[in-house]
Amino acid sequence: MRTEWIAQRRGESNVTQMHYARQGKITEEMRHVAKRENLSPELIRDEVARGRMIIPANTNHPSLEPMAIGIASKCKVNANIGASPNSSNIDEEVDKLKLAVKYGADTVMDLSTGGGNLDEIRSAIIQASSVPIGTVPVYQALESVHGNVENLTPDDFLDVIEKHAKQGVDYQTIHAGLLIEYLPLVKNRITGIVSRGGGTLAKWMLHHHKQNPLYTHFDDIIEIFKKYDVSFSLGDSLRPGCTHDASDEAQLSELKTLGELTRRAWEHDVQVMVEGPGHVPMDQIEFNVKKQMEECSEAPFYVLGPLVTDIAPGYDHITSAIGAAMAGWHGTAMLCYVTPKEHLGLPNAEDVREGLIAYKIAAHAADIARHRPGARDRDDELSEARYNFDWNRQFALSLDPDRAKEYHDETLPADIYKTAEFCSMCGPKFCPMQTKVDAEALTELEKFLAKEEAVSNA
Ligand SMILES: C[C@H]1O[C@@H](n2cnc3c(N)ncnc32)[C@H](O)[C@@H]1O
Ligand SMILES: Cc1ncc(COP(=O)(O)O)c(N)n1
Ligand code: MET
Ligand code: SF4
Ligand SMILES: [Zn+2]
Repeated sequence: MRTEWIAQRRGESNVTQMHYARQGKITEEMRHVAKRENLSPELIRDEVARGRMIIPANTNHPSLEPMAIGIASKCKVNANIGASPNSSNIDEEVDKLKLAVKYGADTVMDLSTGGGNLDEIRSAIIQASSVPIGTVPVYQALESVHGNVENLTPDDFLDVIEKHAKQGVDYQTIHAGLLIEYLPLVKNRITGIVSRGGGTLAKWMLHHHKQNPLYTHFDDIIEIFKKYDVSFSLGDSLRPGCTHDASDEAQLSELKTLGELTRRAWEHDVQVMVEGPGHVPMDQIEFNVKKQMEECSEAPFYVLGPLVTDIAPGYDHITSAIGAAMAGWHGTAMLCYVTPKEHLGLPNAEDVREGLIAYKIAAHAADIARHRPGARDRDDELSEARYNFDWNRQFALSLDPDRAKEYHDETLPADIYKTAEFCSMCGPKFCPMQTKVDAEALTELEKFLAKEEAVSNA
């Protein structure tokens, strides 16, 4: 759909949505987003110009259907996929992508670290995707030297970044906020560094005793991103890996630097969102969201979870969806899903489904709590269908219709039960929703009550 839109921009030195927005232009992408969000194109343009909303849309990703991430638009959900050296391959990953999109992923990150040729996996995912694709270039840099991080030069990192940009990646996690000065701050933590990209750069700095190359070469990255309109997703290398480590000096120091980098990218009209934790107790979530807005001049926040407790491996889609819902309510723009396999292994297709549904729930709950216009329409429609015992309609309106039908079928499989005025929970004689408090019955009752009152007053 974007082929023609992009063709007009060929040869321009800065093709970012922010660049056009700041010139007062409303691009086709902004118009498309305005329709999807039910907002005016002017509002979209103004939010993008201000940096409070991004439209990740690489000019080399023609199959993309543009979407927006920001506080003015609906809360979004990202699904992480990607092969690892011990598990999965290109076909399985393309299947995961399709499943993620089917269950409502707004963006997808390819976090492959092995399991095949990384360029081919990424290319297959981009081609097959209508949603923005994000990557973490440091992973491929590390893979290219077989895990020997010390062999990498700053140019090696830049080469991978440029390759991903050329291939059509819409946003890249750039761990540029992890300064060498911050490394000693992790001393008192239980889980040290849990960011894979951050850990890689930390090893590089500890070996070379030199500043983070993504920080020293940040302006070079800006120049690459301008040419293709790649958005920054500023990585949080010092995000807490457990509730004990949340909101500590290490995390907040890095956040300050992420704010400075945000404004530096904006000077060149390059779009930015900022990544956040991780593992955070419920009472610190609002603080984390507000602090990010303050430090990063309201650039969209993109959090991983956060998990509100650490004791439920196997169920971390739940521990994290609780935090994600709260983060969304307080103004987080995008929620990165966590699957039941978190901390245990590589998620498979079924985990992708479980993780996504948990996060669609969190994001939607946040939209409702934020009183977004029309946010509850689907809930009200489903509730009406439920009250009217229209089971098929109830399934159709649900986030996971297959699951809803499967569960109903488990006890009442015959077709006739799809209009039955009960389910197997209460059974036909105890279903309270059969008690229709309708207008006619109420009028009768009101008449009766009025008469009673008249009698007692007499
Ligand atoms: C930063 C987050 O990224 C997720 N993550 C990292 N690699 C992969 C992958 N190949 N597939 C899915 N999720 C992944 C983990 O959930 C981690 O917590
Ligand atoms: C929300 C989010 N998603 C993905 C990553 C990248 O992972 P890592 O920092 O471990 O390389 C991140 N930092 N934050
Ligand atoms: N579970 C870790 C976190 O909370 C990530 C593990 S894989 C890099 O960020
Ligand atoms: S999820 Fe597994 S590989 Fe990743 S940091 Fe935790 S233990 Fe290491
Ligand atoms: Zn974790």
